[in-house]
Amino acid sequence: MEEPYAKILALETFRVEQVPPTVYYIPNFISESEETYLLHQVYAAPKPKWTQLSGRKLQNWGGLPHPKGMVPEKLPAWLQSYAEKISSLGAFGGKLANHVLVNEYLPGQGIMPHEDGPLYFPTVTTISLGSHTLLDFYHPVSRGQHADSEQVPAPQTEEQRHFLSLLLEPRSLLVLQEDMYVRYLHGIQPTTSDTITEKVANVAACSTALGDELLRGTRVSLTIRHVPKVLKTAIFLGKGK
Ligand SMILES: O=C(O)CCC(=O)C(=O)O
Ligand SMILES: [Fe+2]
Repeated sequence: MEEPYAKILALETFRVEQVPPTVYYIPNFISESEETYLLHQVYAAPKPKWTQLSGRKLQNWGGLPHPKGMVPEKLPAWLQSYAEKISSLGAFGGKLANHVLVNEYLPGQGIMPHEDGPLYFPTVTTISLGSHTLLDFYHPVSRGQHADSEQVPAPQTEEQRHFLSLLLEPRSLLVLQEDMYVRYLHGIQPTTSDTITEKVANVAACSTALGDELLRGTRVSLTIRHVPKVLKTAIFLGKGK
C-alpha cells in the first residue's frame, strides 16, 4: 500500500523544523521568468473565470470539488506542468495533482482562518507570485492549548488562538501535510504590512530578518491539490450515443 506520508526525500532538506509535522518550504522554487509567465497566464484567463469574493478573487481549475465526486476538467497546459512537477516530488503520495485554485489578494486583503476540508488529499501545496504574505496558523476553538490539563477555558480570541506563522515569499513553494493541514486552521490577515516576529517559524529559510517590516503588494497564489474522488464525465452528463 502507498504510504501517504512516506518521507519525501526530494523535499526533506526543505523541512521546517520545530513545528508540528509537516511543513516544507522551498524559496525560489520557480525563477523570475517563470513567475512573470505564470502571472501573465493568470491574467490572460477569460473574465468569467474569476469569482469575486469579499476579501479576494479566485479562479477554480480542474473541476468543482464535491462530496459525491468532482467532475474533472483538464487543467490548462500552463498549470498541468506545475501540477506534474510538484506531484513528482511525492507531495500527494504518488498521485497526480488535479486541482488548482488561483487566489489574488490586493494589499489589505486576506482569508479568514479555515480548514480546507475532507475533499482533498491531506496535502496542500502553494506557489506564491508577485508578493509575499504571512500565512497564520490557529488552534481550533474546541481544542485550546490548556483545556485538558488546567481548569481554564480554551483561548477564544483569534490572537490567543494564533499558533505560528509562515512567511511565503514570491516564487516559493509551500507543502503542508499531516497535523499542520489537519489539526490547525490557516488564514491570512487583511493587512498591508507584516512584521517578522519570532512566531514566523521559517524565517531561517527566508531572505529577511527578525524585526523586518514587509509591505505587501498584490499576491497571486496557486494552490495545487489532489482531489481523490472524481466522477466520469460521460456517465454524469449522460452523453448518449
Ligand atoms: O493563498 C493562500 O496561500 C491560501 C489560500 C487558501 O488557504 C485556500 O484557498 O484554501
Ligand atoms: Fe486554505
